[in-house]
Amino acid sequence: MQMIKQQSELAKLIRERRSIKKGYNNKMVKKEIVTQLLEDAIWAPTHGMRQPWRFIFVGENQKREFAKKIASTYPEEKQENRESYLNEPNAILVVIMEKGDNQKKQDENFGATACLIQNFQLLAWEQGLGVVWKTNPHIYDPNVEEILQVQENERIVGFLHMGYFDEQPEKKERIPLREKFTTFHVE
Ligand SMILES: Cc1cc2nc3c(=O)[nH]c(=O)nc-3n(C[C@H](O)[C@H](O)[C@H](O)COP(=O)(O)O)c2cc1C
Repeated sequence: MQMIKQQSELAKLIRERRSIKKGYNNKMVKKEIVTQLLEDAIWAPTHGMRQPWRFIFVGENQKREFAKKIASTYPEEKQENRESYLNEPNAILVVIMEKGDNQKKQDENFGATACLIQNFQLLAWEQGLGVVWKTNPHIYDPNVEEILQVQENERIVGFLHMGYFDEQPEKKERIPLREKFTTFHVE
């Protein structure tokens, strides 16, 4: 049987990447770094070469205004909390996808965009940039779609909160593969 001899750099990167949800430091997440990472991330698989994604970058200088606008779509008693939450990361990347006009295309487009996001997360981790894929209720809110000029045939797949960090979170163990893996047997 052919076995993988040693853990590759890629396998190590996949295992060691963590979602960075808090503890961002003040180092600026530059647009140029994000676009450089995306130049590689867009080599994700994409059915029909549809490449259904597009991005809106919210940098340190736009963040406060952005947070205020998105928070304003929440009921008044939640707005302050949501505004400060959206100000925690140093930058945010809004990932938008084309929906596709049937279920198959919708699934493929979401799948391709998810592959792209994982590429991005891994590449960012390699550079010491923390990312977390956020799917808070606001990404489904028509008012947020309007603010961000998301078109009828598009949806927001996530807000990627980004920032540099000093401490890594603990890893969360995965369910052992043997509990998830079977071999098909013909009776
Ligand atoms: C589709 C998707 C949506 C997610 N949404 C959120 C979210 O809204 N809030 C959050 O804190 N983490 C979110 N995460 C990150 C997960 O919580 C995280 O990946 C998980 O806890 C495992 O941690 P790790 O990424 O550090 O291995 C999301 C991850 C995925 C794949």
